[in-house]
Amino acid sequence: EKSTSHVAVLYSQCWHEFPLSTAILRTSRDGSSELVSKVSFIANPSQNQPPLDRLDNYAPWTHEPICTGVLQSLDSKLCVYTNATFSNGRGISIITTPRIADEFANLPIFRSANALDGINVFSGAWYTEKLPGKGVGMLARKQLKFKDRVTAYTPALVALLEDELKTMEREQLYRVAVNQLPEATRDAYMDLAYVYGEPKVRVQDIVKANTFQLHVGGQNHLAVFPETSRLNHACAPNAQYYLDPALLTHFVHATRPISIGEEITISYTSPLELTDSRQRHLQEGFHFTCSCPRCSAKATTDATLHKIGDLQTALNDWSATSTATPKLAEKLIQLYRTEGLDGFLDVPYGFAALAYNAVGDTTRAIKYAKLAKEAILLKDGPWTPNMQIWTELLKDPTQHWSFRRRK
Ligand SMILES: C[S@@+](CC[C@H](N)C(=O)[O-])C[C@H]1O[C@@H](n2cnc3c(N)ncnc32)[C@H](O)[C@@H]1O
Repeated sequence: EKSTSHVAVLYSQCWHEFPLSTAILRTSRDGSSELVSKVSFIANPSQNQPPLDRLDNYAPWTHEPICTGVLQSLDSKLCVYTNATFSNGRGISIITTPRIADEFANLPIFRSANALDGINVFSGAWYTEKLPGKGVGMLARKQLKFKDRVTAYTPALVALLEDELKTMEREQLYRVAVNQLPEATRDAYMDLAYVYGEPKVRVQDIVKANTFQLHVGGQNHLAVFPETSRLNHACAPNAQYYLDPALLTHFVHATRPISIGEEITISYTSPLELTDSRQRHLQEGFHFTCSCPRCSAKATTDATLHKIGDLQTALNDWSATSTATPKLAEKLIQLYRTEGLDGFLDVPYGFAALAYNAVGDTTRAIKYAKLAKEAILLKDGPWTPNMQIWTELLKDPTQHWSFRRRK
């Protein structure tokens, strides 16, 4: 699941508690001057430690880690790990357990200067602009074609997903993390969109509106990528994204041609869900009502989704009475295309590869397996296990389980 709306757990627990007694925070209109540096519930980490050179002491972190007490649900404390010099001074702050922090620290991106080549640099593909009813959006600065890179950025803030801290405690911890970032990155973070509008919880509110999930050290982490955050949602998006957990990088590529000045969009929720369900997720996760063409034409969209579902069920039938044919698979591809689901074609391409191989047409099976791989690369990245089945089929289609299965 790639939905960006998985932070609900943070808020369902304690959003309305507002245990303000645990924290006295100054508030201001823009939120940035609320940042606090000393946090009451966090033990003073300097106690009993000799005043040694910080850089050497905490490498690769440039700040002394600041920690909570032990959280029962994690059987560990949570600490803020900041590297302010990361990626030419972009900086990064990670809130996680000491064990997982070691895993982060061992990633090549913290050890070798060229591991992030081509990342965190402007691609020349986009600019941002305020759009009616959508806040800021990202638009194409030049004509883009299928597979063109739009963005590739590392996060400013990464935070282990937990539901044990009280809202204001978490806010304090997150604020330490954001405050320790270099000024430009901190400003870019604090300038991002938010959902609730309560300044006292602004840092988490920004997470709520802008988060993606990153799986590191066996745990889900929330990650906020300031530039990438300007991509608005569409149910027939023209771009697709994936996260690379080794590079901690969020990649976005065009999935069909995009004209100069056209808005670049991704999908915040599965575009294969029925319209009411998509709307509910967008409302719960991001507090907006989608008015994209697919949402506006609910009846037609849902009818097409039912057709897609029926075709996929038929193509998944490998019994002796199966009615699946390559023609059905071609029809499925066509439906995805006309529905604007160009970034999700890996599924129908995959069905087509199997359907052709099942009737012994290895030429077309190979063609569609290659297309499926290319689509998966844009959607799930190079490390995905989903790639494996097409790699296997491509090795020798005649040895694949699907070969002549329906002849
Ligand atoms: C990740 S941010 C996207 C950038 C944001 N528009 C901004 O101004 O920074 C998510 C927020 O953008 C807005 N948004 C995104 N897609 C939208 C859409 N299709 N229609 C209306 N608002 C949208 C919602 O307020 C949502 O909470």
